[in-house]
Amino acid sequence: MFQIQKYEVDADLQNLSPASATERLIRINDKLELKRKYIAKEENFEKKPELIKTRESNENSIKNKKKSKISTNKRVVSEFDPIFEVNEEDKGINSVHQRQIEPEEFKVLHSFPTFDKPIQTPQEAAAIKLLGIPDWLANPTVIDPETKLSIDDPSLGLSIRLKNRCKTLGIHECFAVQTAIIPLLVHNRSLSDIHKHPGDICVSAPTGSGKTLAYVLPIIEILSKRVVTRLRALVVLPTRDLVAQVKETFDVFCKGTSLKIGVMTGQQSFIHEQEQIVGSSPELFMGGTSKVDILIATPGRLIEHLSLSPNFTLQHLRFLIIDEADRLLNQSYQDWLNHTLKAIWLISNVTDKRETINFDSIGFSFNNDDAISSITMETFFNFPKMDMSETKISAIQKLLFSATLTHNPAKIASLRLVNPQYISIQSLDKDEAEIKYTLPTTLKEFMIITSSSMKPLMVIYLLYNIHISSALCFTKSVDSAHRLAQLIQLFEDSRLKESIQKNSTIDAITSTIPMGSIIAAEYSSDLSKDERKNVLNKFKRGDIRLLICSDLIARGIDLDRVNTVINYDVPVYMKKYVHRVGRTARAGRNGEAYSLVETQEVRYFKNMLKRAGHLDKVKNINIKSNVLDPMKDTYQKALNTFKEYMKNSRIHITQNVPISNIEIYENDMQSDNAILTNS
Ligand SMILES: Nc1ncnc2c1ncn2[C@@H]1O[C@H](COP(=O)(O)OP(=O)(O)OP(=O)(O)O)[C@@H](O)[C@H]1O
Repeated sequence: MFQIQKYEVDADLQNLSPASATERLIRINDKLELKRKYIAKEENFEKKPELIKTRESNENSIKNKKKSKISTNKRVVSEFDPIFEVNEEDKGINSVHQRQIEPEEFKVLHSFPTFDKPIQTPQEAAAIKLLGIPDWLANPTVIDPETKLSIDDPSLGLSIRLKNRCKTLGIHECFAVQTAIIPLLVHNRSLSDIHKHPGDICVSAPTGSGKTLAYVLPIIEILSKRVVTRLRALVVLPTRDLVAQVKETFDVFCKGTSLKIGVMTGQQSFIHEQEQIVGSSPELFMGGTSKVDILIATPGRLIEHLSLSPNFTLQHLRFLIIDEADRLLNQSYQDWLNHTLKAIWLISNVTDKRETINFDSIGFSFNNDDAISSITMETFFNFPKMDMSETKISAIQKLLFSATLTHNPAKIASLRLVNPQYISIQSLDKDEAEIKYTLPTTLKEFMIITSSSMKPLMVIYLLYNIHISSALCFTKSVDSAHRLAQLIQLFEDSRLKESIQKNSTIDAITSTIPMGSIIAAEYSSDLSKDERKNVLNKFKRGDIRLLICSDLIARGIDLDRVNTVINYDVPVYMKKYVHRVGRTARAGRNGEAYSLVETQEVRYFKNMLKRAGHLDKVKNINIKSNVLDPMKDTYQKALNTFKEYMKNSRIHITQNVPISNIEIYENDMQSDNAILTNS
């Protein structure tokens, strides 16, 4: 045991107020702590105790030198480690006093240890993996994807009207995610019960498993009992296309009710949207106004209306649905989540804003409620505490949906969920790694290892040879989608010409496709809204077989015709892979996905699949060069025409496009050209 030297208090410290003195002492202590660390470090590595001695400490240390049995190391540290405590009863400067401390309390820096590579048991690995993930998220309620329930099953709690509507629209059974979510929402909610929070729900279910109806049906069921139109359900989605798709679903299932649905996407003018959602009254209403019961919005536009539309309010909201949740949480979209939660929080905490009246003389304070408020009764008449006086939690139920729900604790925390539960639709017999991403069981996946120059011909081969009637082909960029669409269409034109000349060598291989049809079209953000709609309609009708797109429609879009997905450029992230291939094999239908993996990408791609426990699901297929031979002449002609086209448009390009982009065009033309030499 040894004693810390008392700190000499300087004169003006004595004149300070207790608060300032305390503050100052804390600062001094902090400085000394820093010094102590520095000294300990010096001592440890260089053994230079003298360097750090002040006059006072030096004297003291000399005095104590003989008495103390402690090592030099510890002594040096101790001299600079005065720990002050402030006496709560007497907050004056006198309260600073000495404290006895054990030498063991001192921490000195040790030299860096050498580590053996740790060998982790599977349990340890699992525990580390779960680090920071809340319990409810680590332990989901797991529902088997094969679970189904008749739409008439009373446990769902759907009304006869809604059941009939479902049957009219061809829905006779509920899919797994619907059997889990519909009863949970319908039975737990009543419109009149505004104070009981039913608990938030996070749902992870594979692509195409019917997540949209899992929230659309119960919301319609609950809200159709409302008397007055108020904004009670808000659905947030990342893109306009998805908003339009979900609006369409609400529209068809709401038929026969008086529920009104609105959208906010920025596709219409701000004033027009305001008029549609809140009306155009210049008067401000306490309760806001709403012309819709259900609002479907993109995050950016929602925030604009929250801050700029006078009568737009979330105070009557009962459901906040965040669809494609991980995408919405990944991108800030003008910090939409914070703004929205703030808007909700303000409503739920109005009770906190009551004025507080203090009666210091009698030692009471209470809120300025009416005379018989619970707080008054508790304070003055010793009534037991009533739940009325407690701060109310907002009764808004948050519902999160995704095929690839995030487990990032920080992102989950940002949602401020209340009593959340996590429902996951996944096969029960899979191990931990595998359940990371559940893909539709009806999906068959393949990879074709090839060179970059062979990829266009591979797509043509797949298109003509495996009877693709309706495929989505994903490229890494809009430019790439544009070029590929042109090249494939030029191939089709050449094939047509050759066929007319009657000496075609490729007829046998391409005979499955009628002559002169539009084979491929581009679908990208370069097209106008009308052009995109037009292309999509043609694709839906079957007039276009191959839709070549960037990731614009990789998520959420439900095109029931898609029987094949081609990853022309493989995705770098597993989530992206899951969403892309999930455009096929939807709602229990069969589907195939082909990934064209360039030789240098194989290792990364396989590792990505392996980490997700998915490698054995993707079969490697080998397309021999001689299979492609009959197509090569026609392809070469298409390629020549394409190069001509590029040359002609070069003047246009050089006027409008930065040099770097032209280089990319040229490089790609070279690699397209290399196909013949390679093969
Ligand atoms: N019970 C059902 N019976 C028949 N078809 C259904 C049923 N539920 C949903 N569907 C259909 O399944 C398709 C996919 O549904 P939905 O778009 O909701 O999937 P999702 O899970 O949201 O997929 P993604 O994660 O890709 O967005 C839709 O065409 C939908 O009409």
